[in-house]
Amino acid sequence: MTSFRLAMIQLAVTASKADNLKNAFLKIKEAANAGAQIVALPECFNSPYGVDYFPEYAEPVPNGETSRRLSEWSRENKVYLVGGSIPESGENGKLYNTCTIWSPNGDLLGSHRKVHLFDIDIPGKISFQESKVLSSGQHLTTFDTEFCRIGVGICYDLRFAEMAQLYREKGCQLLIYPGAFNMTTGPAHWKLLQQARAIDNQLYVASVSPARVEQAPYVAWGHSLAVNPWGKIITEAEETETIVYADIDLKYLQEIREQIPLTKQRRRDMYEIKEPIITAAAPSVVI
Ligand SMILES: NC(=O)CC(=O)C(=O)O
Repeated sequence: MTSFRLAMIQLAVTASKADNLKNAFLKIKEAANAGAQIVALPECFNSPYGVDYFPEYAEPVPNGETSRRLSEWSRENKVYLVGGSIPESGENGKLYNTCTIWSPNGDLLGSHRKVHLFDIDIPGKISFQESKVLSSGQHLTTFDTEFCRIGVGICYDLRFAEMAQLYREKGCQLLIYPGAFNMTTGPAHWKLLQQARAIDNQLYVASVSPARVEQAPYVAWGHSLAVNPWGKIITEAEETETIVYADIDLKYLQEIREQIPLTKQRRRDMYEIKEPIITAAAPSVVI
């Protein structure tokens, strides 16, 4: 099968876990009825996004309530479900920001703990320190479908080109990032980063944000979108709650890779810094 439909659910997340789960359930059904074979939820879809909330909302994976529901919903709707992310209570009291991935039979295919924690400080704009309460994941995550291999990252992971490049080398044709950029970094970088990852690696990239809720403690940018291997945006949400769909065409991806054969042309022998670096001398001036 060379094409399939991906749904990105831009959920309006509230402080009520029960309401968030109910809303996600309804939206997943709607997406499946619209023909989606893979459905993805946003980062932190069952809890507000913030270090003060993670301990209270955290659940074990895969034995917590949210994991059980995600398993049921993927089975009932016969879809692959990329379960956004939730705060996970892990071993030794550690907390993680974790995405679980479910098969159309309801089986757990993988679980990705955010590898790069969101620790930034932009004076007067935004300061956020996930590492105050979260631990970072220690592995990258891919899963296989009958369509293609898919790589998963969470939000800040999108900024690290090396991770996407490894996924490409592992054979991924689509990368999915549940993510919640904000009102400072969203307008500046959200779209560009996805286009960069897509063009560098000649694959599809999709990122799923929560909807923007102005009164939330962390205001998400929204604008869930998908980019094709040419770097073109093929679908993009506004900021409000919605579902956007992307038809992923693997034949087109193959054409791009043949037309511009980057993998064959890569000069791995040139990408290591070997001392000393020879700097060309400035031309001497003859008076
Ligand atoms: N929230 C994140 O993890 C990342 C983000 O907002 C950004 O990189 O900007």
